[in-house]
Amino acid sequence: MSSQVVIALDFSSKEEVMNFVKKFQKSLYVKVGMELFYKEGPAIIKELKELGHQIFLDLKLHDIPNTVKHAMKNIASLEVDMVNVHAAGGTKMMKAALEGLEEGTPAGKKRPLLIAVTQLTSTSEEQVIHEQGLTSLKDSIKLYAAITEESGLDGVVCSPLDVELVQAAVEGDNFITVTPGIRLADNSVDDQVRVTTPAKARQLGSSYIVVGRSITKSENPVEAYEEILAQWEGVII
Ligand SMILES: O=c1ccn([C@@H]2O[C@H](COP(=O)(O)O)[C@@H](O)[C@H]2O)c(=O)[nH]1
Repeated sequence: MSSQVVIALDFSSKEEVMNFVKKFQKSLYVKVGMELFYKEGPAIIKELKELGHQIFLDLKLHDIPNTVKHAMKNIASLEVDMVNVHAAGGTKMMKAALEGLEEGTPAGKKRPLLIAVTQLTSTSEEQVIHEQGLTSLKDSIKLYAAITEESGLDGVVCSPLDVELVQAAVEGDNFITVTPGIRLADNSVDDQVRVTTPAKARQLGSSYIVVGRSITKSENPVEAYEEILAQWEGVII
């Protein structure tokens, strides 16, 4: 079974990434986001795949349906394991993303999981009300989860603190929750707002956790990863 602990490779060059991943003597599930992809492009995906790592390509597409469909068709050719859009793009856009991904997936290959961001883990209740003009953070997450399922996607990105809310808002039993906003108890929260520990995320029912700085900025990234894995697997509570 693949790892459910995804390491966010928020680095700005291939050199930094390669120095980082070579510290680990095993295949990882890694996340390539905008910072790295906009610098290194599809070549970094190819290199990480050749090293045997699974990849969540986190580009959070949000545009008109036609543009997203064709972008997803191109993304599918990279043969990553997971990709995403913003649920705020709406059902037409999400359905178009899925169509593009299905059309672009090479014959005989597995389509990447397609998930949608509900509310970013850096978003506060106050921001949802005053800057997005919505009634509440929880209501918007419930609505975004429901329309993501209705659009045929595999799951959502949300805070671990929202997992129970998401599962109550959807009908299927296999709807996945991919949850950033993970910190060890003594870590700085940085720009995140809705955070918790790996152990608590597991308890709340996250399908996958996404962890960046708690590992990448640690003095000993391998040790930090192993501690997070142990918490996730219930070895340390
Ligand atoms: O709501 C979201 C969606 C994506 N992210 C991404 O996850 C990592 C988290 O990094 P940390 O260093 O562990 O805070 C980062 O790449 C974000 O782009 C998110 O945090 N929240």
